[in-house]
Amino acid sequence: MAPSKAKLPLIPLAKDTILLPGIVLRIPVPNDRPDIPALLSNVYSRAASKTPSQRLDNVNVVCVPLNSLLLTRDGQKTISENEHSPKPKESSDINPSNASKNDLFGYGVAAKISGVEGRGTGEFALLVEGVARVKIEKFTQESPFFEAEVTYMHDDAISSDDVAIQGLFAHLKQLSRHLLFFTLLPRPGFSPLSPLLARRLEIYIARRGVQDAGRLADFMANIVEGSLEEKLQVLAALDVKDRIERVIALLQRQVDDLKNSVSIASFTGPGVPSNIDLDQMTKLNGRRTRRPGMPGMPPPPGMAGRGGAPMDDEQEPNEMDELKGKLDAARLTPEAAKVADRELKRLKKMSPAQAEYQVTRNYLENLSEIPWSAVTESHLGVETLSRARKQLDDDHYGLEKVKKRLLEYLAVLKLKQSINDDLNTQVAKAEEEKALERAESLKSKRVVDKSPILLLVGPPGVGKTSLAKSIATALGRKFHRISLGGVRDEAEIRGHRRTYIAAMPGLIVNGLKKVGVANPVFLLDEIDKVGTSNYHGDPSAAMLEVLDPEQNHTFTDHYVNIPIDLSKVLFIATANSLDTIPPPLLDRMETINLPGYTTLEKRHIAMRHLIPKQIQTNGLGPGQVEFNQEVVSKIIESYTREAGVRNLEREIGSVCRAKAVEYAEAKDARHVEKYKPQLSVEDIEEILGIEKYDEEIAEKTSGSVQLTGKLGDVLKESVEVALSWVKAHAYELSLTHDPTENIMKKRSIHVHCPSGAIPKGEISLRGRVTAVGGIKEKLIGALRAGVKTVLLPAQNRKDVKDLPQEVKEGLQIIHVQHIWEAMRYVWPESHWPGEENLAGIESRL
Ligand SMILES: Nc1ncnc2c1ncn2[C@@H]1O[C@H](COP(=O)(O)OP(=O)(O)OP(=O)(O)O)[C@@H](O)[C@H]1O
Repeated sequence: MAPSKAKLPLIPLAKDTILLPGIVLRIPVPNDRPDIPALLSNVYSRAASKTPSQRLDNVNVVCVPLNSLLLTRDGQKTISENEHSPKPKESSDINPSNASKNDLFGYGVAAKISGVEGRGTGEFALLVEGVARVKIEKFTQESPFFEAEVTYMHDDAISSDDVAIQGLFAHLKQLSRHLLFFTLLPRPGFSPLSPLLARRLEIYIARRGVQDAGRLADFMANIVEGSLEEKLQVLAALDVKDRIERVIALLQRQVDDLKNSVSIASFTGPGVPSNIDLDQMTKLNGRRTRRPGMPGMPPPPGMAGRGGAPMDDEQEPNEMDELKGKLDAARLTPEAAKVADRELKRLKKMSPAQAEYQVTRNYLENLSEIPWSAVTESHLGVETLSRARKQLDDDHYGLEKVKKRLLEYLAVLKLKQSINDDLNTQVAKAEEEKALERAESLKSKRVVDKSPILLLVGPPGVGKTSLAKSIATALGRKFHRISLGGVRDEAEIRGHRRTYIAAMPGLIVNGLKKVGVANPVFLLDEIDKVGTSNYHGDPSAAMLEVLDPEQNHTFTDHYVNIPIDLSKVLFIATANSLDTIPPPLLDRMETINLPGYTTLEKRHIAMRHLIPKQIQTNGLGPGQVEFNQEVVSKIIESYTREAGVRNLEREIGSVCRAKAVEYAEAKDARHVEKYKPQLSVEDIEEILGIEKYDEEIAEKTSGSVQLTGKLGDVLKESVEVALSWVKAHAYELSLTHDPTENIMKKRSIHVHCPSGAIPKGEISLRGRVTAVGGIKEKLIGALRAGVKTVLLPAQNRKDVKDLPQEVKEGLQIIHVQHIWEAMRYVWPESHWPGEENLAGIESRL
């Protein structure tokens, strides 16, 4: 990629601080740093003078570390390593507020400002997210803040047959995992990493492919310990291989140190697992914290304890008891209890130094954490429906049809549960009376919940996730979101078999462990993005089993390998489109469409929900920023073009942050009275920059057929069908006088779908107009673009009655059955074949 240049403001970082791409850094802004407030107000006003494409995704500032006297500005050592010359004068008196341009390093990281914290108390802090490495070419200003011309330094693409880099990358990944593993262990003077964070980091590392090698190196360099000079050299390492090598050296050093400090010094090299189960380490961790007197650490999973620290025999029985106690408390199913007993017996016979010992114990710990029978007291009572109605209404504006369907669903659920409750009472009574046969027959009458899984379909940001959350709240159930986007490996859903070292349960069982109850609401997010059959198994087939009420009461995770009952879980799935969902999976679900919102609806949502939410999130108090309707409409129309309200919420957030900074500045300068909470349309232009959207006009190009904008494969096919029809009728359409001529020889067609449209719909090969989806979105778009008349397929008549009033009133809607009919409306003056000729024409096709 060609380097791109920009002129950007710089933030000198505090001494010994460095930011590399990939993480968020908190920069405290003490009162003696006037450069940052000055820079901020400039950033916001600069945004106004840029075109949307120049805004570089809100990349606003460059974070530059202070230089080290041991290095040149481009990272070369100033003194040779062998030279025992005295250390140059420490740069302790340089700090970011008095630094001159020569004190700054030659490379920095372009960052976007992702938040401002702690306003109102005088000092505040900036949150910046490192995005890309830049080289500082030339300073253009030093005061009131630094500004420089910079060049973006993109990593070169990595060739797939570059074996050297593949090897380095694998090593980098492995050491990264090891670092994580060891940072989970408690050490004197260090608090261990939070298990949740560790898990996220592990997933982050696992998902990097070799193309991300440079980014992973940067990311880990942010985390690993190292001197300022070492980190600066990583920042200056433009060559990916060089960078990885440097980071590997740092990681290796820290991992070795950590190994020694947790006294597992003896375990080294090839015995190290490629996948470390952080869950288990979390637990080991917890145990150690509770019993600090326990010497040494058991070897980690899969690591043979060749000379590893011996376990304290005295403690062993306690540990077994503890595990046994946990398993008892978990109220295992009879099947699980049998397995647990067997494994416990095996464990007792093993030496803790055996690799197998940890594997087995880990497994038993997992068994004890699965909620086999624990449930949240369900709120399915008399008042369930009214409470659910209120919850849905409180959290969401509009969406009447969707709410109605969700309530119906809950009503059915409630009905089934009350039948089962009655039966259960009778069963208990029969069992008490020892009438076992009657009990069995009553049991068989229990209603198995075969209600389909709800699938909320709609564009991003229309409220799918938040609807599901409201349902969970209304039912008083725990909520857990499982992100399926990009799941390619069946084992991610179903776990790894235990034969695989450091295996783990899959997403479903982990979700259950996390919520700790058997009846949560699971949101299966982006089910349309789950991969299909490949050499890592078939994740969509695994999902099928999860969602099938016939099978899911005996769901088997490969790791757990004992049937788990998922029938009490309320699954709600979401998808952006139905096109990519495998038909058998789609068949299991009942779709509820969430179409996009009209401008009016968005305004209501913003006023009632998004603005109060953003004001609170950004630490402002009520009355410190006031949006009026005109301002909100401006943001909707000029800065967002989307079916949902996600970007709208984001833009409102940006405005709140800008006002927060303004308020903080006014307060610092003791001019609070000059601060104006009311926003005007001009303020919006000032804060959000020039309008992102005016009109999207299709550009004229030459050539044959051009498809641009947001087009899926389905629409591409539709265009082809339409073109075939036109070609076949070129003569009747008077496009040519010669029926054999190729009409596309001298013509070009450009189909452009504006972003935010739902691409769907077509004519049949015979020219019959078929029904299309997304009528509401299409007509909202048409109204927004100032269209007066629309032609709709006759089969879509039913959709028109559900349209918002403002759309029905603003548009003349004409229904057509055949493309000829449509053309008569579009070009009324031309002479088209009459109805009587249609049959003849069609029969020629
Ligand atoms: N009708 C509505 N009323 C109030 N707030 C809404 C409404 N629709 C969406 N929102 C808000 O918009 C934001 C985005 O919604 P949400 O995250 O639920 O979208 P989503 O459809 O799940 O998107 P994605 O598919 O990208 O996950 C949330 O803050 C949500 O509360």
